[in-house]
Formats: sequence, C-alpha cells, structure tokens
Amino acid sequence: MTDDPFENMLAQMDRAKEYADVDDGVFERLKHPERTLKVTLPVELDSGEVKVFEGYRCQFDSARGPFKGGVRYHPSVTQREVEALAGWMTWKTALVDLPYGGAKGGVICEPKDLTQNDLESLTRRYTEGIRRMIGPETDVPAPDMNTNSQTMAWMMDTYSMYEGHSVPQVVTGKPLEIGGTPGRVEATGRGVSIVTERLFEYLDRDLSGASVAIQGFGNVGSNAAKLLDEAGARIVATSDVTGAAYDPEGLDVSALDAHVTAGGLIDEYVAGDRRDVPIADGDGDRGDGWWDAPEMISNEELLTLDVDVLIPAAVEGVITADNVRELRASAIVEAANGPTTVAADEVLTERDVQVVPDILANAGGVIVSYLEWVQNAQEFSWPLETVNAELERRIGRAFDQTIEQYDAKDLPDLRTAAYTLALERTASAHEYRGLFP
Ligand SMILES: NC(=O)C1=CN([C@@H]2O[C@H](COP(=O)(O)OP(=O)(O)OC[C@H]3O[C@@H](n4cnc5c(N)ncnc54)[C@H](O)[C@@H]3O)[C@@H](O)[C@H]2O)C=CC1
Ligand SMILES: O=C(O)CCC(=O)C(=O)O
Repeated sequence: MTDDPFENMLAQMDRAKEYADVDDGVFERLKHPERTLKVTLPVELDSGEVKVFEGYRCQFDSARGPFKGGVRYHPSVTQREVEALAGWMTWKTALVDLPYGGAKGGVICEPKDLTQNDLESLTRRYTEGIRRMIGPETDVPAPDMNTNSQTMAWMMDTYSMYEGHSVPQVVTGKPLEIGGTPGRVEATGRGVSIVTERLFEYLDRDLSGASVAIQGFGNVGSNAAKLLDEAGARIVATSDVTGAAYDPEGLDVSALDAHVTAGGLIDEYVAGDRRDVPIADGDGDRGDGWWDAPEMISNEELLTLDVDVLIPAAVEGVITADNVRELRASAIVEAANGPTTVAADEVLTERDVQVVPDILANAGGVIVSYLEWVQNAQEFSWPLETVNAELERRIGRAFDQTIEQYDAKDLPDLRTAAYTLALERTASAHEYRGLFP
C-alpha cells in the first residue's frame, strides 16, 4: 500500500465504486482534478533574507457549484497532497449537500519559523498568485492547518485591492469585523462533537464517562475536546507535535486550552510550565509548586490507547497497515482529513470498529463556511444560535443519510456508505451537465 494521499483517495473511491450507482465513464472523470496551479512566492523576510516558497491551488471538481476548500501552511505540503485534499473536499460538500465543488490550497513552509510580518507577506504573495482562479462565484478559500481568520483577512484584503472594492465573499473563516460568521472558529470541532454524540446514540452507548483520545489539539482538536468534555465524555489524552498528555482520569481540558491559547505546547504543560499562569514571584515557579502532572506519551502511543473513541485531528496517514492491529479504540471519528489508509480501513472493517469518515466527521467547518458565504451574499448577519442550529441540522441530516445507506444496502462500513452517496451525487451532476463542454 502507498503513503501517497492521492493514491489513498483513489483507492477509497474504488472501494466504494463497487456499491455505487455510477457510470464507468463518469467515474473515470471523477478521478482527475480539473486543474492545479503551482505558484512561486518570493518573500523578503523580516530577517532580510529573500526566501522563495512554493504554493498550490487545486480545483478538483465544480459540477455541483463553485470550488470550495481550505488553505494549508505546512512543511510537508505536496502537489499530490493538495490534490487529495481537494478530492476529499469534493466528496465532503456532496455528502453534506452544499452547492459547492471541492478545492484545496497549500504552501510549503514552516509557520513557526516565520514572523507575523513574514506570514502576511507570504499570504499576500500567495493570494496574488492564485487571484485569477479564485472569486466569490468561482473558488472560495478558507482556513485549514496553520491558517486562521487573520490569514483569511489578508487574503480577502489582497483580492479586494485588485478588485477595487471589498469582496468579503471571496473567502470564509474571516474575522467577524469583516464579514465572518459567529461559530466558524469552533464549527469543525462542533461538528465532530455532534457526530460523536450521534454515533453513540446509533450504537446505543452512553457518551457520558466514555474515554476519548484526540490526536492534535489545534483548532479542530481543541474545540472537539471542549465540546465533548461539556457533553460528559472523559478526554484522557491529547497531543501536538511535541507529544501527548495522558491522564486516564481525564485531562483538565479548559486548563490545557488556556495554556495552548497562550501559545504553549503540550510538553510544557505536562512539565507544569503553564503559559497562561503568570510567574508570580520571579523565581520561575508559575504556581503553588503542586502539580498533578499527566503522563507524557508519544503520538504513536496515543493512537493505541484503550479508549472508547479515538479522534485523529492532526495530519493524514496516521492509521496504517503498520499500527492498525495495535489500535484498541472501539470507534474512530476522523476529524483530520485522510487519517486512515485504505489498507488499515480494511482491517478496521474486519474488526467491526466503527469509523465515522472524515468527509462526514469534519464537515462542520465547510457547512458553517457556506453559512458565512450566504450571509455575505445577503449582506446580512445571523446570530450564533441560528448558525449552530443550522450546522446541527445539516450535519445531522448527512449522518442520518449515511446510516440509512449503510443499513439499507448492507454496506461494509460507514465510509463506503458516505462515498457511495457523495459519488452518486457528483456523478449525477456531471451527467445532467454533460461531460463535454
Ligand atoms: N480548520 C478547519 O476548519 C478544518 C480542518 N480539518 C482538518 O483537521 C486537521 C487539523 O486541522 P486544524 O485543527 O485546523 O489545524 P491546526 O494547525 O489548528 O492544528 C493542528 C494540530 O495538529 C498537531 N500536529 C501537527 N502535525 C502533527 C503530527 N505530525 N503529529 C501529531 N500532531 C501534529 C499540531 O501541533 C496541532 O496541535 C487537518 O487534517 C485539517 O485538514 C478538516 C476540516 C476543517
Ligand atoms: O471551510 C471550508 O471551506 C473548508 C474547510 C476545509 O478545508 C476542510 O473541510 O477540509
């Protein structure tokens, strides 16, 4: 089996094709991205050095509507990864029935080595590079790994400068002050929490007291942790690039969140070096000296904990043929995009581990992005309660349709159910529109 995320996405499609009502010719069309632009981004850094970055925007499919998908800043970004992520966006928007296609962007960089000025210059360069292919009616970027509402503000501003007037609708995930929607920051984590609750209802199990391990405590992982904690689950482990904090009794999620929000890392938290607690007496001691520290374990160990739910919420390809037999979680909710390889998936299906696939589990983000886009078009804003209720309705409906498909067609797993729906909807749009322009 391959480490290539694009090959993995194609293999997921092939696995579902057997059960999907999709014409062979149209299916072949669905395996190819419409286009990918590669851009060279020279930036003069604060340090005085001129650095040349590389970025991509892949537009995978637009049969159902404008391209939609986030922008990722990460050292391991590749063209193939961006294309896989754009494909997953296509299946995600189809599954949750948004009038969008799928796209994704990425820049090869290590954000933690860049100053805020460097990030702004890089973002403006990248936006200029992809400017001709994006737009409110054509392709609408949003945040993904290592990008946020500030990144979207710079993108929107750069695009607007060229247009000569403000165009808030060109990106989603913006700050509230310039046309963002309440609820977008937490939306992906909220969706993860909603589908986890729905899965437990479906399995007739009690979420209260259930143990949860979450790989990645960034935007998605931390918001999922907070909401699942509020729903009564026990978050026993979570991680970042430095490793994982583990406490079988349950972590103090709000303390951890305060530390990470203040810029802290997990290993510092475990060491008792809290960024959010001021040094009171100048002797370096940040508290009263007492600290019931969680255990520090590795990201690999986190994946194999004996928990009720495992939530990968970081990078793709972490559950593989090499470690899948060591996994002990009875359910997996995929908050990250593409965390499970097809080879691992086959083992999980064999072992009856319920996996809520990424294209359903992490769709909360793009659902609320859609709600932001609609508000921008209406030049009207909705309160948080309206946004959250609409998110819950839409992701709940997609969850129910996936379960219905799984049960009615006696499919091997929930991913196959979700993919058959997504492929059939996208294929049908292609058939109505015609394959050849
Ligand atoms: N932000 C969003 O709205 C959406 C994000 N996603 C997906 O969720 C995942 C996480 O995204 P965000 O939370 O936005 O990113 P983020 O940048 O806010 O957080 C990523 C987290 O993962 C950790 N991490 C990074 N590399 C790691 C590694 N190799 N091993 C373990 N941990 C690692 C980071 O330290 C951080 O805690 C990605 O797969 C992303 O594509 C999916 C849908 C929407
Ligand atoms: O909010 C969006 O438009 C897309 C978010 C995203 O990149 C994703 O769902 O993977």
